[in-house]
Amino acid sequence: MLRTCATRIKPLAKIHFSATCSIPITATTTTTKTLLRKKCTLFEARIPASSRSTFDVNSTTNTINTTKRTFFSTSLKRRAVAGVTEEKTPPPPPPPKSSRKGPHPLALLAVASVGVSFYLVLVRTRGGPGSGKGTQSENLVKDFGFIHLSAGDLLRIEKERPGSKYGDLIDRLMKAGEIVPMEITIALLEQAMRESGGKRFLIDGFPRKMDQAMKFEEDVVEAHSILYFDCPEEVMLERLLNRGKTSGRVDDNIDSIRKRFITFKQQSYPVVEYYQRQGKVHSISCVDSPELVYQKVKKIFNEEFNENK
Ligand SMILES: Nc1ncnc2c1ncn2[C@@H]1O[C@H](COP(=O)(O)OP(=O)(O)OP(=O)(O)O)[C@@H](O)[C@H]1O
Ligand SMILES: O=c1ccn([C@@H]2O[C@H](COP(=O)(O)O)[C@@H](O)[C@H]2O)c(=O)[nH]1
Repeated sequence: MLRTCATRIKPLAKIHFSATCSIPITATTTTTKTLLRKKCTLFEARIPASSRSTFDVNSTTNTINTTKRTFFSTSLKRRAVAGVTEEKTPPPPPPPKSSRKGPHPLALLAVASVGVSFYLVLVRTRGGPGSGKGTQSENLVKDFGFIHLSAGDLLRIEKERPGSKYGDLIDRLMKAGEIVPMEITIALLEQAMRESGGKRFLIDGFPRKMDQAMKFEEDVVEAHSILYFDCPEEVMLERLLNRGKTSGRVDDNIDSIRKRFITFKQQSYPVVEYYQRQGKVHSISCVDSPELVYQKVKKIFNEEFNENK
């Protein structure tokens, strides 16, 4: 049975239910693997021009400055300026939210954009490395019109970007199976979300750590749902070694994979537990074929995103 929960962000201002619009898809990075133009029913809200993030990931003096952003939720107005190297201790997880009967509020929080109307629905996928997050995300993009953003892909592009001051750091941390400082990843995600002009995002492989989860929820948007792909390590290992024959990824080798598994257990799984306490996680076993796994995923999405219920 699906569990649902109330979000703490209240959609405010000029919301038009069941407004039909097409997602304007402008693939600004190659990470948005399969961006398809699709019709979908969404909520709309007018975002003031002032709600623009000042962070520019291409800048050589990156600082995440969230002070100029305007949010709809008063609970999200207390924002600090965070330096890119600053690692704050995440606050303790909030108490579990009570289960809610009835439909999800599909509208969450709008992220930065100038003079553009949009509202955002966010779904995130979690699962161990090689569990099949990317594979299933592509299916969901096709059938549900989500914009797929992979945190790992964004980091790989940033790593290769000429002039990136984070390239070496990202490369080293990826090989070590460790997690890149959240400010870098969140800035990349936020930029990709803004540039896509989209409204519904499937964020793949994120958040990897509690601090990322808290910061992203506070500064960008609260997750609507989490898909957790549950897969035994030996299955993931086999898939990743197989993928490594052709992927060219610096971390698809036995040493990096082992380290990634350790990082996942120690740092990423607590994030899954955090969202489980909020009733937002759909856990899916991924040992079956991609087609069978997708049948399960699709069923969940049909129920979760049936906007008429
Ligand atoms: N259900 C499945 N059965 C068999 N192979 C699969 C299945 N799902 C994905 N694969 C294969 O396993 C490999 C890893 O899948 P995928 O890249 O989707 O995983 P991922 O969770 O996104 O990995 P990562 O977190 O490392 O990016 C790929 O080569 C993919 O083709
Ligand atoms: O939020 C994130 C996501 C990823 N990383 C780093 O990238 C690699 C690969 O990620 P995939 O999702 O498997 O493509 C991961 O092992 C981390 O090193 C990150 O730091 N933060």
